[in-house]
Amino acid sequence: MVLANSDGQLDAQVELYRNAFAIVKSMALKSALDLRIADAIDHHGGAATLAQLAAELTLHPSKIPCLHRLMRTLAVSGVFTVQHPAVGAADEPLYTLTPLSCLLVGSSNLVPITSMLLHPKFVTPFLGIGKWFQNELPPDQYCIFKQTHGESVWELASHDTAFDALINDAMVSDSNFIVDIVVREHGELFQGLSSLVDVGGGLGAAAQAISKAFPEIKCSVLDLGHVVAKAPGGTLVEYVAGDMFESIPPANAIFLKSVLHDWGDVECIKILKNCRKAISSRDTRGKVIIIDIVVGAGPSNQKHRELQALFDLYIMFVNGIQRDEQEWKKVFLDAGFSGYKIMPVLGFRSIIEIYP
Ligand SMILES: C[S@@+](CC[C@H](N)C(=O)[O-])C[C@H]1O[C@@H](n2cnc3c(N)ncnc32)[C@H](O)[C@@H]1O
Ligand SMILES: O=C1c2ccc(O)cc2O[C@@H](O)[C@@H]1c1ccc(O)cc1
Repeated sequence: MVLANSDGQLDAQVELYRNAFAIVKSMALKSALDLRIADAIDHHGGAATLAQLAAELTLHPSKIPCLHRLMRTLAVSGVFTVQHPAVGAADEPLYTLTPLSCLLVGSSNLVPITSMLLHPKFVTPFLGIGKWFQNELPPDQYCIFKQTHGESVWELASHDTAFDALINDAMVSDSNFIVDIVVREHGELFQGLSSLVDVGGGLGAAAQAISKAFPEIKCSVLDLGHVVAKAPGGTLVEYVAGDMFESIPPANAIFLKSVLHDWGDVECIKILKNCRKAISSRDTRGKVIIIDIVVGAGPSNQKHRELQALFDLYIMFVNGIQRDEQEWKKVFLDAGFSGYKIMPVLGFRSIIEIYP
């Protein structure tokens, strides 16, 4: 007879190992990106056997017998599905795309942002979180990225061209994905605007999508000199090199996507005070549009709550923070804004409008 107590212990061990092996699951996903397995399945019309995948992926012949182990892991993780033939049939199992792996194929895919999240430069700092908690230096002087790499993410990006490109291209893919949804489904945000500045807008993917959907809005991007220097030419978007902590060009609206969550309250208040000046220097009172996480907002299921918590721990690599509504409200009021509206319509992220 099996004792209830050891049943509980054995179930607990399964949970313990599932959490510990989460890194193996992440690395299986990384290998799927590196090998472009989703593209290979897509090339085969959305369904491929192991033999077809092996031929398409240019694997070393000695490794082909191991491919089914990777594909089985990716299938139990929900990256692909596997359809087994009926018992006795001669056919081989077929691997097909899932909604998740559909995001890894096509022109506007999420491969660059996912590859950044799984890049060694971003993964290794998390091996030292425990050590970071014991270090005497305060967070604003000592973040987990600096603990591992000896300099902050911004310092490394300013002199390492390949690392800078990894970040900028990753953020372009994230912006293409989410801003496409914003202009398609929440276009009312931009109605009546004649100018917009995307502050910390990187290579300008968001500004370009907004400019394309609303050609009457004069869109600009403000970012650091070394980023703006790599911006694409030949678009209607104007690129301005500058520092958001110093000043922000005047406009009807300021757009801030994935910027404020990188900074502590003191820095956010400085940025937002400059935004307030920028939208108040015209006849009409403008607004600030923010795309970021509001912890606790959006679908209240376990998966969304877990992702918001994980993202909050993850963003510690830059000393950033994911804020709940009360934390955002304090920052907005301290920066001199009088009102705000949270729209939890972007999955784990929200759109926030703030008004002077
Ligand atoms: C995480 S990225 C977000 C990029 C873009 N908003 C997006 O979501 O795709 C943060 C951006 O802030 C820019 N940035 C950092 N410090 C800045 C500063 N002092 N002034 C202007 N931009 C800055 C970075 O260069 C980078 O492009
Ligand atoms: O890593 C970052 C990230 C990842 C995924 C996403 O959907 C949004 C994100 O926002 C960025 O702010 C964040 C980040 C990336 C690079 C960097 O130098 C600082 C922060």
